[in-house]
Amino acid sequence: MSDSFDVTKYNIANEHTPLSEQLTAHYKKSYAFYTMSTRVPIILTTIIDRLTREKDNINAKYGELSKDELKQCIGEISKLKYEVQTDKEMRELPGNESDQYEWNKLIKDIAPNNTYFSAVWLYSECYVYRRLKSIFEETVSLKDFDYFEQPKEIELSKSLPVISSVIKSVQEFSSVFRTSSEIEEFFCNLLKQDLWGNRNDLSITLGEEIEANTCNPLDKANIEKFNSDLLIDQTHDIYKCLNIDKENKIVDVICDNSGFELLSDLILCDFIIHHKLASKIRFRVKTIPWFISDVTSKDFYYTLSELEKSEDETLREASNKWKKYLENGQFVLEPAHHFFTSAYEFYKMERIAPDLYQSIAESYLAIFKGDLNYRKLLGDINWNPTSDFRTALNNFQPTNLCAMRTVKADLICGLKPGQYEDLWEMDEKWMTTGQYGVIQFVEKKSAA
Ligand SMILES: O=P(O)(O)OC[C@H]1O[C@](O)(CO)[C@@H](O)[C@@H]1O
Repeated sequence: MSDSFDVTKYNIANEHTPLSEQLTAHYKKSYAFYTMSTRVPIILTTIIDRLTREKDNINAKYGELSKDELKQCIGEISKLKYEVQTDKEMRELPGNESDQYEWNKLIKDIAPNNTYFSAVWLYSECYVYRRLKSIFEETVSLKDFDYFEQPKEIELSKSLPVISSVIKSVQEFSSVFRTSSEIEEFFCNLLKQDLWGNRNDLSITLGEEIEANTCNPLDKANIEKFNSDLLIDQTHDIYKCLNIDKENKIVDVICDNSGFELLSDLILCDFIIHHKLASKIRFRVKTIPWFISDVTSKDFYYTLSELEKSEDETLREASNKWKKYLENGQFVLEPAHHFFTSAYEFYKMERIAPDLYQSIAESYLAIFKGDLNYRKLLGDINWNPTSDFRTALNNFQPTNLCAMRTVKADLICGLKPGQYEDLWEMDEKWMTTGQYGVIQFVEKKSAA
């Protein structure tokens, strides 16, 4: 935990988050406290360092005006870091972007708990990323600059060799006739491979490069190794959900990270289309740079163009195929919606973003990827770990829904009695390393 943060001055309780409460950095023994006191300041410092190091390249690309504006931005990021470290109130966002009203309303509505350590962790952590963007929005030359572009691009290029071998495994499987049970088994393994892709998250490494994967997660030995880290496995329920005779099934993927994880999503979705488990996949990405490595529309297209340029024929072919899917509507990159870069829990989607809720309700299955989406699904509440997933969703059920998340934050639901206690005994860091994962599913209840 941070030594520099003065816990007595900021009224921090030396406790764990109580059961059933929303997570907040007010509790010193929580990951929220560690994040706001240590991880966020480190992430902000890393951005400052990178921008300082890269200033000549940035100025060359964004023009003369960007020289002063970049300096200003660096100064503003330092101020933000100071405000976090001294538990200030979250400031209202300036300017007139379309999501500002909701953000500023939230900051007012939660007062007096609108400081970085008193607010719900979901709100304060999301706010930091939204505020970062607003610093660049205030400039003329750097409005569209993605300050996380460089680490995302490095992560992508490092993931390509393994991705190529995963694609080859899938091609080999799909090249001959397969029985329904073989398809089911392979589909479940691909879901798991996609889950483990969620370990590749630059916000958990604090923006530092991720060690490249060298093993194909579909190899038998690796599957077995991963299975022992999978705490909740509802992959077969997901297959059963999709494997029904129904016209025009749409699957929505609420994406998380770029690079390895996005490529794993694309491979899974390709399999779904190929084996006619759905007729359309819609990808939902972020409007702004988010939690370092989250996918934006630009990252999505950049990924395809990098595959296309590759010397590896497998990657080039995959890119061509996925581009054709995009042309013929089997893959759709949905216009990014601001709700995904708001701070709101998902149970508020129907009220705050009814258009998005209705749109997801048109799909047959919505796949929510990653830890942050999981926190939003659970309302960032420290649920009793044996509470069931449906209860934790708090009536958020636009459609059949699944969550795939490696565990990086101290909340969970759906465990068996005793499982939580056993995990603590085995590994006191199990909730924050991303080693463990869950794949949870809940079927939409038909109206009575
Ligand atoms: O990319 P993911 O899986 O959403 O993970 C990012 C999340 O993990 C954390 O590192 C811990 O929850 C957060 O800071 C953030 O919520």
